[in-house]
Amino acid sequence: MTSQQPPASHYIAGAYLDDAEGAAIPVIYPATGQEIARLHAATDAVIDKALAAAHAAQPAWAALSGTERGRILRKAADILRDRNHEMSVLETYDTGKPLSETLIADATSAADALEYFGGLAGALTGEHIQLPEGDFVYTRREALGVVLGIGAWNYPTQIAAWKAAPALACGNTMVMKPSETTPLCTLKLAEILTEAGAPPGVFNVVQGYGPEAAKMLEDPRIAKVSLTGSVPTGLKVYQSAAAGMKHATLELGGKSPLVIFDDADLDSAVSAAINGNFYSTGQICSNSTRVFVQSGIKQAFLDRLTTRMKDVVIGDPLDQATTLGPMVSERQLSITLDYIEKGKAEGARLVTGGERHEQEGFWIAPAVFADVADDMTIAREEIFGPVMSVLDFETEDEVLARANATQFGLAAGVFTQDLTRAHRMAAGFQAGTCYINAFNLTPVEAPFGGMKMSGMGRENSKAAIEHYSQLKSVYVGLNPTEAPF
Ligand SMILES: NC(=O)c1ccc[n+]([C@@H]2O[C@H](COP(=O)([O-])OP(=O)(O)OC[C@H]3O[C@@H](n4cnc5c(N)ncnc54)[C@H](O)[C@@H]3O)[C@@H](O)[C@H]2O)c1
Repeated sequence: MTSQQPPASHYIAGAYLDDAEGAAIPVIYPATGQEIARLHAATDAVIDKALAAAHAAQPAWAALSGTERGRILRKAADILRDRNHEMSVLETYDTGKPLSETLIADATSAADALEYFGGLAGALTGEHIQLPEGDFVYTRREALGVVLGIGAWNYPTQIAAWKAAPALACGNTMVMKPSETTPLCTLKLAEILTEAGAPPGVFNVVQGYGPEAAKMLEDPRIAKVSLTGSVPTGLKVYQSAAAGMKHATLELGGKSPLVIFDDADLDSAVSAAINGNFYSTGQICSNSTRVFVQSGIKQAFLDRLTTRMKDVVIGDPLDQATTLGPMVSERQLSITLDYIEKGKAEGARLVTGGERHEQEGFWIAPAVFADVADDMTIAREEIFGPVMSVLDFETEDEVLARANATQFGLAAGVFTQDLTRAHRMAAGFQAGTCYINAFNLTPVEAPFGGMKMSGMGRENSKAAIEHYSQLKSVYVGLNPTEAPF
């Protein structure tokens, strides 16, 4: 086992910084359970250094033209693409996701975000509003200040870049706290931004657990927080942000429906259900973990699905032929196994998979439950593991109501050949991202984010600019000022 030990735990003001006094953060390779690096959570002194560096760097960064900031982001995108293989191997060690995924979905997605927002940076403008008698107002789109990013463990490189790219494009600086489960790749992103020309302090990485993130959020030098994580963490972060009147983007969990009508292209629908439940070993927030299948094709769907499931290649994540890796941690595996037991106990029918592989690491066979009812725990709660629930339905009105009967609202999908019905369903879904005859694609050009308890704010697309900047109105008077007395 090769060590993946970085030069130090934190990256502050353009350089690595170590401080071994903080609590240990062991980094475990999920495929073997072996420790591949050991980092340390930030002490108060490290946190202060990071916040001071980001705060000091912000005015000069915001004073550059958008084109100048954008050039640095686009250069970072090019370096990331050049190092895609190296970054993907590290992401595989960090997360356990197979190289066949990380090569196409992690550093590449991060590079897309840096390229997109790098391109947009020079085009950010205010507007001119004409008033009577020659007076006018112009608006300035200004940075917020220092943004705190807090990441989940499933897509560490992507999450860091999806937050940093719009934040930096708008003239903010950033302190990013990656998930304690997958802390390695964000450090590489920081190195690359420095290499691309980002001045010291513009992008900093601080390692830690929840308390370190919470402490930073309370600091008055933080103007905005952008969290990717679970609903319970989102609630705490939102409360803390509110106490300081700080801006917040919250990308939280889901229990997204995928609705498959009798007239759907069956193979495409099965592919969407597989991607929407088993990609990244089921550890994706927008996964379609409730698959509603119209009764006329239920058996055909299950037959096709179970046949296709036999083609899964579970094995060494670093072998590019592997299509399903381990779960990220012992804890996440045991949460998933508990849900599978609950599914069985509450009467769902386990069609395939669900058993732990008795070997080193955190391996599980992907599970499909059929005959799932809406009130079963596996149909209501986010599992964040490779567990698909298949539910039957009869009519469009019925399935739409059931699809929306959840506290979550992250994503939703429909498969049908009837385009009128498809658009009716998309309009009716209570979800931030909807799909027609597709699922779980997240191009940087499209807004991404949740409704209801799945969060607020949007990442990616031009919409993200609204969430990483603020507008100032400047009234310009061209006439003598009058007063009543
Ligand atoms: N909507 C999205 O874009 C998206 C993407 C990926 C994952 N997720 C969600 O993330 C969850 C899985 O990730 P996780 O287990 O790492 O989530 P988590 O909520 O346990 O942790 C997320 C981050 O929050 C930090 N944190 C924990 N307590 C905190 C506190 N009190 N204050 C501030 N920060 C705190 C953690 O250290 C971690 O960095 C799932 O619910 C999943 O749906 C959402």
